[in-house]
Amino acid sequence: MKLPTQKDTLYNVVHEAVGAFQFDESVVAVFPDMISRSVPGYQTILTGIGELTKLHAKAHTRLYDLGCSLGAATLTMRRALDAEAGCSIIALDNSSAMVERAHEYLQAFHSDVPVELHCADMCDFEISNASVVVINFTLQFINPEQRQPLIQKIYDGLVPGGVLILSEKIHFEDTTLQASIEHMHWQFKRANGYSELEISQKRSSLENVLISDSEQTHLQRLKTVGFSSAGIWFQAYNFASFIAVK
Ligand SMILES: Nc1ncnc2c1ncn2[C@@H]1O[C@H](C[S@+](CC[C@H]([NH3+])C(=O)[O-])CC(=O)[O-])[C@@H](O)[C@H]1O
Ligand SMILES: O=C(O)C(=O)Cc1ccccc1
Repeated sequence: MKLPTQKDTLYNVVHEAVGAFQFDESVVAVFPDMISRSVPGYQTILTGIGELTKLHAKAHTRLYDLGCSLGAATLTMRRALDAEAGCSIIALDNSSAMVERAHEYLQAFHSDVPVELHCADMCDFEISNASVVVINFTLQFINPEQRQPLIQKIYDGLVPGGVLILSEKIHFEDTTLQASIEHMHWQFKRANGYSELEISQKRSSLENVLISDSEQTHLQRLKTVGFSSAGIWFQAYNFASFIAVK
């Protein structure tokens, strides 16, 4: 089965007033191209999620992919799991357009590991008996006030020794360092073929939609909810992936 993927040209024409970024049908159609050309380290993080799954998944537990989009992290986790271990994966996203397309992606490859796919808000979803929880670039879209209760709920739903893998766009609290790292990200986008117009319009559309935290805020929050160990296992410019162990 050939899955259609298109080049991201959404911000290539001048928009009189750039609207707030939404995960609608137009984004779904270009999503694999958009995320791989916009997020440095995205593929390496997916590979790492597979390795960390092999290391931390426990028999007869659940693995969660919260904010799964088209299910890229679910696919890597599913490949990493031994079907005999009695694990299941629960993937969810609150964009119905994403979930519809994710169904097609997941069905395109065979596996004996059960996967449940839900259209749901991760803030309202029950998490229990979890050994691995992945939030790959989605906490940044959650209302900042809901972030700590959500991370607390995940901690409570993990089995002892279970892990949270949390990837995020982060910012430096120091404005000089922030300007340098932002420059590196924009250079990455230019090198991947995005024009100044595309970079600037996408930036406007993400304002007040993607609200990043600093590394310190993430680590403090993980510590506050109870994780015994937490740190960054991968970083490319202002995109980092944390691992936290219960
Ligand atoms: N409250 C919410 N509940 C559930 N989903 C949500 C919520 N808010 C936003 N989303 C969903 O979070 C996803 C974020 S993309 C994740 C990439 C994926 N993880 C990947 O590994 O390819 C990252 C990005 O585009 O930068 C979108 O599909 C939203 O619909
Ligand atoms: O494109 C950006 O500037 C980003 O920060 C990453 C991103 C990737 C895909 C959707 C929204 C944000």
